[in-house]
Amino acid sequence: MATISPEAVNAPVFVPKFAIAAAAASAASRNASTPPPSSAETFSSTTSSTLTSDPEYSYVGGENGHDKQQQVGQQDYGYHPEYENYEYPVDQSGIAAQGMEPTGTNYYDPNEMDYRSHGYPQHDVVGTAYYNAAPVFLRQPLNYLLYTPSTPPELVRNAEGSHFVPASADLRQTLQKRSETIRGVTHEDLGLPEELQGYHTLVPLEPTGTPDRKKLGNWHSTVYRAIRTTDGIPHVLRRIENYRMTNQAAFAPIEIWSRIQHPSIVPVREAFTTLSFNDNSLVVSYAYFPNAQTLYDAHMKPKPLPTYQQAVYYGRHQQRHQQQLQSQQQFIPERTLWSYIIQLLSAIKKVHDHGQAVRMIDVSKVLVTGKNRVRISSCCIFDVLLFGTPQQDMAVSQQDDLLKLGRLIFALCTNNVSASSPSNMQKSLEMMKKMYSVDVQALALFLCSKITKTIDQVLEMPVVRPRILQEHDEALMATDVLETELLGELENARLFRLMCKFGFINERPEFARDARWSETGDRYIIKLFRDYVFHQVDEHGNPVLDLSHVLTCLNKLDAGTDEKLMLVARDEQSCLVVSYKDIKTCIANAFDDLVRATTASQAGKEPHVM
Ligand SMILES: Nc1ncnc2c1ncn2[C@@H]1O[C@H](COP(=O)(O)OP(=O)(O)OP(=O)(O)O)[C@@H](O)[C@H]1O
Repeated sequence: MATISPEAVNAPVFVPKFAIAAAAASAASRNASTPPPSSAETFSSTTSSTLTSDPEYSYVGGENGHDKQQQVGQQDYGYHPEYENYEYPVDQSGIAAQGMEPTGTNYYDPNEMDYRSHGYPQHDVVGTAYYNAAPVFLRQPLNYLLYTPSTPPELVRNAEGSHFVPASADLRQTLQKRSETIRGVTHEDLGLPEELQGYHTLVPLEPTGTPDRKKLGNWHSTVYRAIRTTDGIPHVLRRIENYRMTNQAAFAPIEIWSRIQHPSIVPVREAFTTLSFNDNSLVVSYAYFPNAQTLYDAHMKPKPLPTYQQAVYYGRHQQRHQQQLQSQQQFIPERTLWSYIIQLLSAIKKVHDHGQAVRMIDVSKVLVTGKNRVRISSCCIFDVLLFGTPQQDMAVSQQDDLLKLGRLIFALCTNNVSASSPSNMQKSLEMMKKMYSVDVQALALFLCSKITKTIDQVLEMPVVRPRILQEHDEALMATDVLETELLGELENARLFRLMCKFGFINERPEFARDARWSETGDRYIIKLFRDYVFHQVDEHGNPVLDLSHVLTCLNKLDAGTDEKLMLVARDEQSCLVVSYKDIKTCIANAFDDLVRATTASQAGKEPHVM
């Protein structure tokens, strides 16, 4: 084996000039666009402990309150005619936003040109117009192309996508957007509490303070996203304003609902009352699904007119594009509709089997959380609000659930929230006939009929049964597809760990005098291998940035193959012929040394070995 001179080791590291310039430029832009630290990171406690005028109650994980006299007003929430005929706000003022340049817009998908990923995931251009002064969200724009490799479709294992899982590239984009949404914060002062019973960084997910806000029963309610302090996980907090709780036993339904786990029900976490909003508020915490949209927002809300960029993009095809948008929003494909129906039926079955009623099956309370996936949100709110009031029989409430599902099907099929009202029924049926099979109609009519029925009878219907099997098959297909996707990610994790080891080992100045880390020691091989993988130059001395070369080398290294390679010193005066197996051993030994040094300095602590 040739020995290598000290000059070779100390030869300067090659750094291409343009790379320095690019790095400097990107650092500058990073500094410019990095948001300042959130004020919410430093909490000031304005919680219950300092506010003693009114008791604050909370329920977490099965605690039952003590008995007190019930003073909750008597309301009947079984059916709300006023809710039924509610005019959903259709704000066309988004037109005014045309031509605005939304930062971080996904320019690669013209249909996605909206503000959805700015921390207000559910509100697009139209939605932001609700705010008097829309909060500004600072974020670093992501270049989605970097995350979505332009691999030819025939080489991608999940190029087409399945019923529940989008194609690989779309799946990655969707997940990126979700994580971007989770990290979005507002730096504007919205007058929200900085800390709320173990949650911080509150961000409203819907317009607040608008005069024509829709009510939840008799109360105004607002939905926030907030981070739970104990685990850093974002949650949804639904706040019921001006709700005075008189008996902590009203939290009993939370315990029951926290045991109901179903893929089509948004899980309930905990509930508490608070004075932090300067009123008596009830807050119920739920799991958060980033970028979830209500069924109304996803399918029924009129789409905003095209933005200036879209108009330019589509040019003379503008009209056709607009027609496409219109038809997209008007008619849900029958397959998707059945998927929603089966998921909701299954959720209802679970709830009824627990002796409860869902009570909230409405286009504004069912969330679309993924491709063809729906979940019922806001469960158990009414159980808490109604606690202590004379209740209607549970069997009647369960009948109501089925009736509400029937109405929801009518609403989705006709794009009209009051499609099932007696005056609209005939027209709705005619519309339905044009677009959907008789099976959909038969089910919707049965659910809306006065015949007494149970969820089991509905699930036994000949129009429903085969669709359950189909749904089951699609769900299994989805797990297969996701397993394949995960396999690819496992590889990434393996290579990432290897890269970390490299980072830990290479160029450690504190070992510069150690013979084993020097150019004559076996560790020198690692440095040369790093150059071989990352610092190759072509015959003209230009850097070679070949990712497949890097991946091939790292995979061979990780496997420790016997294949040999020639490592050349930087001064090209000497070379070494070694196998990947040798290099792997060197890296393992060097890393073990580092681990030992770490554990020696932190005697008693568990080492984190990779
Ligand atoms: N668990 C959740 N995860 C993510 N987003 C949610 C969750 N629950 C609600 N949201 C979002 O919060 C927003 C407000 O929810 P809400 O239930 O109030 O719907 P809404 O359309 O405003 O209905 P309403 O008109 O009755 O207030 C919606 O855009 C919804 O998508």
